[in-house]
Amino acid sequence: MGIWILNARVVSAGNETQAKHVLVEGGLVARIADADGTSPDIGGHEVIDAKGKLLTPGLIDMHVHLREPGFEHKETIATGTRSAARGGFTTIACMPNTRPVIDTVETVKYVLDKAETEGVVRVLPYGCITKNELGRELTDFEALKEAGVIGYTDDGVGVQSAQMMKDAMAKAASIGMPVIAHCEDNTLVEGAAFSEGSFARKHGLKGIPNESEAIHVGRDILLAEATGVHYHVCHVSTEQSVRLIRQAKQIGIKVTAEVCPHHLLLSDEDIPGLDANWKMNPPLRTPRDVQACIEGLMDGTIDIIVTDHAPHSEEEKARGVQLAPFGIVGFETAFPLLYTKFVETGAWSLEFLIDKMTKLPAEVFGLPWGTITEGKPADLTLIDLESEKAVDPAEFASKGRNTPFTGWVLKGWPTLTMVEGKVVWSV
Ligand SMILES: NC(=O)N[C@@H](CC(=O)O)C(=O)O
Ligand SMILES: [Zn+2]
Ligand SMILES: [Zn+2]
Repeated sequence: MGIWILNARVVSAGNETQAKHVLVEGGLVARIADADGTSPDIGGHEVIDAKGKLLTPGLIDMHVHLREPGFEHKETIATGTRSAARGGFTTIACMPNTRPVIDTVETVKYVLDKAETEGVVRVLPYGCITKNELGRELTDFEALKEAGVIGYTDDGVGVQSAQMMKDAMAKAASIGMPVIAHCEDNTLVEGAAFSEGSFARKHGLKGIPNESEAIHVGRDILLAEATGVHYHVCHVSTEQSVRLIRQAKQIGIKVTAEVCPHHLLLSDEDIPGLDANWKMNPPLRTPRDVQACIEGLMDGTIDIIVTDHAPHSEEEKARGVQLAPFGIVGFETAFPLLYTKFVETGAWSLEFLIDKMTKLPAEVFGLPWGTITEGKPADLTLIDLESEKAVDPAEFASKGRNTPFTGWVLKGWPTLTMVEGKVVWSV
């Protein structure tokens, strides 16, 4: 028995949508029919009446932290995947900065097993570039690939040695795998919590300069050119990084990039005070950087949107801005934030936003999801574009409540998430 999703609206082009009935059967999209006021033959199938809500391909998030194993007080695969489902995500790629880090076949297997038994959405793990993310010795790339990782990254820290990064890229290129980089030169950061800008100046704090990110982006672009690897830049946040990536793409270097909602919506000038819910890495930069990230996304320099969902406990975030860990949660606010602030305002089309969170991440990483196509897996999300609701962290399925968006009144809330034909969450 399958499920008919009746009277959904599917984006056709720009802001245009078409009314469709979609039959899901055997985990696949079996039929997409025009909903011209008529009802299809339901047969013995179940029915979900979408009542005109938007039906999108399940959202894909290529940069998330599920914290398991080792930091289960922050998040688990069970809670993190439920949070993802509430945010409309059906496929998520988890970062390896767990404890132990994901640098062995055993840990990859552990994560995949947990995801299978306790998770509700598809989880794709990354493996570390270096053992323990210490930057000293490469992991066994072939073995990790064999175990099921989709790429290599030391997210959480930058790979400080250029030679180590070059070796990693050469190795990854030789087996057709991408290198995903958290770009940060430690010598330029040294303990700062916020970016170099008006907020840090006002509070007499040492700032994180833009170059700490962009120096790695520039270095790695040259190394990607030399090695031919697919190089993907994590959480781009500076004007300089956008410029370097734009130039690299122009001359045909295989570089792709991602940006987070918070770097598109907030600058350091918005930080209300010394509150660790506004502390994340990379930090909120200047309004000029925010503008550059938006332009980079719009002209295709930045390929995709990711959340960098980074839950931490309330106790950890209450340690004061200097000691609190970097990171904010992202799953359950991403789509409503971007829909309300960019699509409703007319800056972007609905198609543009959805592509950046579905089709394009799939294309960048060569994944088979991200579209609504007959015969393809039924990863689908229903979204209510009408109802307004304020962000309330108490409602999150995530263990993390660490968000700077509390109280923001938004539209575009997901109401149902389906993975391979199975409803994994609905309101
Ligand atoms: N983004 C963050 O502020 N924090 C991430 C690490 C990372 O993505 O670099 C985390 O693991 O908490
Ligand atoms: Zn990072
Ligand atoms: Zn991250």
